Amino acid sequence: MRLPRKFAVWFPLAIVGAVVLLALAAPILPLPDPVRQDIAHRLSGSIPGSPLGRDEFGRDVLSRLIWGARSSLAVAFASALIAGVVGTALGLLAGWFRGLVELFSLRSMDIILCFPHVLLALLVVTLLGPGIGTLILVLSVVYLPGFARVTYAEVLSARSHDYVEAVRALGAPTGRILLRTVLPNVAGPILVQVSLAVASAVVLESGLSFLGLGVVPPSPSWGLMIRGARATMEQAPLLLLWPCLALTVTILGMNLLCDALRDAVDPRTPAARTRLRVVDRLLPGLVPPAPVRADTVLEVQGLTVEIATPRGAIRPVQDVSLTVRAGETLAVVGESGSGKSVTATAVMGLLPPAARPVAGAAWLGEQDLLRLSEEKLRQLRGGPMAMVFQDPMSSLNPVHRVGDQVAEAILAHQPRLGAAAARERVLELFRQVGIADPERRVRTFPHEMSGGMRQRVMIAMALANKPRLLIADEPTTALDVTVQAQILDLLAQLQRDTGTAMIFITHSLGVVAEIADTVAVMYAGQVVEQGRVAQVFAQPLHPYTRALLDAVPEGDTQPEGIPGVVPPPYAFPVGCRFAARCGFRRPACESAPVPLDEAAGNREVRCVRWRELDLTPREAVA
Ligand SMILES: Nc1ncnc2c1ncn2[C@@H]1O[C@H](COP(=O)(O)OP(=O)(O)OP(=O)(O)O)[C@@H](O)[C@H]1O
Repeated sequence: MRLPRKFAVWFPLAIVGAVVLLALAAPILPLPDPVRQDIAHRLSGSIPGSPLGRDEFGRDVLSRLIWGARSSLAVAFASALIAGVVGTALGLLAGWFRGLVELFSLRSMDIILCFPHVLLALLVVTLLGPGIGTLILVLSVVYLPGFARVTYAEVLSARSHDYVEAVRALGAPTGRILLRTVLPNVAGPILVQVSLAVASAVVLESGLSFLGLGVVPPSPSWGLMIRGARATMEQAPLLLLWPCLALTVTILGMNLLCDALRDAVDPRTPAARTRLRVVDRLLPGLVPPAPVRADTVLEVQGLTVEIATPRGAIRPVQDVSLTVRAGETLAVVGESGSGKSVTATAVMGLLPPAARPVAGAAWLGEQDLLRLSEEKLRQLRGGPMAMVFQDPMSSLNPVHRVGDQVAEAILAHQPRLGAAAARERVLELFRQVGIADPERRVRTFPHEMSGGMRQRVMIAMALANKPRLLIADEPTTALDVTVQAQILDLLAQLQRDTGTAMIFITHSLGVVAEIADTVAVMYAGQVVEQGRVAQVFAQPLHPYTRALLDAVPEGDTQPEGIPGVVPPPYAFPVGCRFAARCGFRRPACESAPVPLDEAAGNREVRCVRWRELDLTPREAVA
């Protein structure tokens, strides 16, 4: 269950806070003695001075409920805390050091897991006698393996990530790596475990007290209250209701609180999962119309993406419009942070949970991708539209053979094809993408292949179901220069053969010249110029395009860098976003948002001064 963001922490915190405060304040509240018996008022309903009535010994129910919270909550929080700290430490050490530490800590946890909880409680109670201390000890031991195992599994996965390797390469001491790098990244599942442990400790305390193994009567606890109420259930059913209600509210509050804390410690998961604004969904008239040209494969119109961040909502992509036609390649180019990947993932319906498209449309034929259900998008992804990512190593599953992965991609969209036909198609695809000896290669694992080969496998996978649209997000960045050239040639040739429309995301205008028909130059979340590649290169209309062209290395000449950096989305200026770095800026550039103007030759440019500037590069003039 997800509460609206602003209530996500406060609502459960208020519930848990109120229960804890009431329990702490029990000694100063004007409550009757919770253990004083008054047989004359046995099982009475609500009477003056006892709004919730009296129990089977005439003791005040409200007073016992509030005093009982002290023992129930003390047991739950103390046992979850002890188990959490010790179990997390064991899991961290076992996952990090492996070897003997792993053997001793995890095997001892396995022994505890083999022991039935009630039997363990009986054993300890027999040795130490019943009481709150004994209960905390038993429950801490019971919850220890859960924390140790969850942390261990998370650490194993975290330690293989590049960010952990990076701090190791910096020479950081192990303790610091564990506490500052690994622990924050595994905190989410541990917090979920805390909520489960507290909730189940409250229930187990009730159960063990109910069996006479926990809190000693006449001291009140919610478990003892349930035990007493059960015997008189038929005469006074409400006596059962109050402790059960207290248990339910506390557990619900605790679960919601831990979920909210988990979201808070992980900045990637703020809960902004809704897709378009309600107004956009209810009033489709506001949606831009579908494209009219028959050869248009994808038309993105006025796409704006919003991301919920701890600093507030940002719009890293604003009013972006792109068109790509059958058999053509549109290059989307711009410096890091200009919004290229966010645009591509919005089109594919693969935005991170915190991001959502808030305006615009993305037409793939007759279908607006921004308004499709997740199931419809799933049917399109890997079918009519496919994507090739930057790093083939992290995109391929390391434990499956590459041939099986490509076959899986085929069968996901053509389940009736059958395994043998899928295998034949894999071999055909491997040949098509230039993988030599495909019969042997299909049986290899990703780590046994070179980067270039892995990227060929990714391309084969993307082409598996003959997509109409292929989005390649910097597919050559992770490869060396010669392999880059081979992959570019391969993509260009495949596109000629299949007629697929392609969006090619890149930093490099050199790559654009080689592969694209049209180009969209993005800067700080906006398209600043677009048109046919030959025209844009010969006569750029935006100073940013010109600066990018000047930054392309040529021969022995040292390219001119662009001074300054792309502004972050939370600091986009009101006017021209490039103004701060532009040698042609005037006060008018910075005063108001700059519209995208149409220029001759089906071109578009977002610059106040484009009509008066001549940005033609010298070599083009020559
Ligand atoms: N999940 C996120 N939370 C917050 N900000 C994000 C998130 N994803 C992207 N951004 C921000 O959106 C902006 C655009 O990011 P994007 O990845 O689209 O840039 P890019 O042009 O593809 O860069 P690169 O070429 O380095 O991949 C950046 O400023 C980035 O910091």
